[in-house]
This record gives sequence, C-alpha cells and structure tokens, in this order.
Amino acid sequence: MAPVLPIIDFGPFLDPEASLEAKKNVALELDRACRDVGFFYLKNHGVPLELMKAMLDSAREFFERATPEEKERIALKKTAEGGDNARGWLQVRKKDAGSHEAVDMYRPVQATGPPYITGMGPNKWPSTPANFKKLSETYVEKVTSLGNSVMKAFAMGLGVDDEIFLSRVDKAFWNLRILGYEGRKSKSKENAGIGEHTDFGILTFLMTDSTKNSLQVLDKTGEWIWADPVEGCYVCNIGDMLSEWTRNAYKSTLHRVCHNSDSLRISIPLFFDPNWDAFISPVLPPSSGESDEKTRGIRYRDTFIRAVEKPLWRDPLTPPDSS
Ligand SMILES: O=C(O)CCC(=O)C(=O)O
Ligand SMILES: [Fe+2]
Repeated sequence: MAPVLPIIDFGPFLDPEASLEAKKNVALELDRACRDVGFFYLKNHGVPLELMKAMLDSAREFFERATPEEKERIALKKTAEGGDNARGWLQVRKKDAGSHEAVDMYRPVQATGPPYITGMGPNKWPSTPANFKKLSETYVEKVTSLGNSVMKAFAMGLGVDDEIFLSRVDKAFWNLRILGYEGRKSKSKENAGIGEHTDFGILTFLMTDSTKNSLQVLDKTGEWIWADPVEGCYVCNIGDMLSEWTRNAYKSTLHRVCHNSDSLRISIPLFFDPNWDAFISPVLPPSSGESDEKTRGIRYRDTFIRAVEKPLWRDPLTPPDSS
C-alpha cells in the first residue's frame, strides 16, 4: 500500500544551484504537512544512506549481542544513585503499554556531578560494537546539520526571520536513541511497542529497519494509520515545542508503536531539540479575536526535566485522554 503521509523531496532546499522559487516550494510543502498532520517522510535529505545503514546495523548488533553485564554497566540510573536519569540503557516492561529496550545519548555537556542534575551527566556509550560512538558522532553531526536546514525551511514557510530559530538551535540538545523491540516469539508476555505519546522537542528524525506494521500515527479523523518505512527516507514529526513555537499552527501528533512481527525491530530516532537554555515563545501573532493576555513561553530545560521525570508512554490501545 502506498504511504499515506506526504513524501517531501528536500533536495532543492539543500542544492546551492536551486532557484529561490524551488526552495520556497519545498518550504511550502513542509509547511502544509506540518499544519495538516505533523508527520512527513523526508527524502533527498543529504545524510548518506550507507551511514544510516551502518547505524541500523550497529544498533542491531548491540541489541543482539551486548551482554547483560554491558547493559548493566551503561544502565540509566536515578539521580540519587549517581546517574542523571536520562542517559544510558533502559528496559521498559509494561504489560499493556508496550515493552522495548533503548539506549539514550545526548549532546555532551560539562557534567555537573555526581550527583547530576537531570540530563547533565556523561553519556554511557555502548561498547558493542566497538566503533559505535565514533559512528554515532558522525551521524549526529550530519543529522543536526540537516536539522538546521529544516529549521531554515520552516522559517521560510512561516514567513519569519530564520535567526529566531537558528539562534535557539545552534547548540541543539539532541538525543540519539537506539531502540530494540523484541519479536513476538520472545518469551516475554508483554506486547513490544511504545504507548501513545507526542514527542516533546522540536523535530524527530526517525529511521527504522524495514519492518512494517509497527509505527502508527493518529490522523485528523481519529484513525490510527501505519507509518511504514520508505526506503532512504526519514519519518519526521513535529514535537510539542515546535507546536508551541508556532502557536499550535504546526501539529505535534500522537503516535505509538505496536510491534507485530516475529523478529527484532530496530529504530533510531534523533530528537532535534532546542538549546538547553532556549526560551521558546510563539513566533506567530495571535489570530484576530484571539486574546494574548497570558504571556506564553517555555524554557526547554524545564520541559526536558519534566518529560524525563514522567514516563511518556501510556496504554497504546486506549484513546488519548484529555489531561
Ligand atoms: O520506534 C518508532 O518507530 C518510534 C519511536 C518513538 O516514537 C519515540 O521513541 O519517541
Ligand atoms: Fe515518539
């Protein structure tokens, strides 16, 4: 079945030879997708396909081969135990809300402990496979550079000064996450997946292996649609902060993973988020008649700490609640 989400060719925006009109067309296509569904496929994004494949292969190697001792060595720990509560390996086992394993790495910071402020500790890189850290650093550099270009395109589509965006993402607090979802043949009783949630940052660049029927997106009519992988493309989605930044013009859309296949599924989101201290307030004026008495704005680090301290997955099978 053809993908339902729009596929956006980002090539002209990155091409120094392309006309301004061609770039504007890309920006307008992106703008439409962000207002409409908040999810789109991005093709011709400039990240080498061999690098993407090498990342997926390496993450698979980690989930297939890392020993329990290695996982324990890099396990995410609570602040009181010396970790920063955000970086490292974790395993979620929730009967209804989906089980998965993940390793989270973030932009390196000048560590502030121990004990560490949430998010402010050192990364705990897997050592299986041996070149994982180096490969990931190359990958993060490419994707964060793409993130900057997409922000420029967003500014063009919205008709705002791109410096407002670029000055708040030049030290983007990125989060590289490798995720493994067990196949159904595994012995655990839980369903593999992630419960419905929105991402809390700006923009997620998701690449996955070729497994179909896993990621679902809630469309405007309230139906869950599949967002299956499209060869060579990222699945991108808007997070809550960009929604706030655009006065909710851009949608931060609920999604979930219900993994149905018999084999291990690998996915790697890179969450492209604002600078740690960035203050985000709407770049678009209130529409006529809408009051703007309440000063709106959020500091990224406050959002981050809140999100990390409360689990973001819920039961994948229930409709969104209103809280
Ligand atoms: O694995 C996927 O397809 C999506 C993961 C996801 O939504 C997340 O980690 O926020
Ligand atoms: Fe997500």
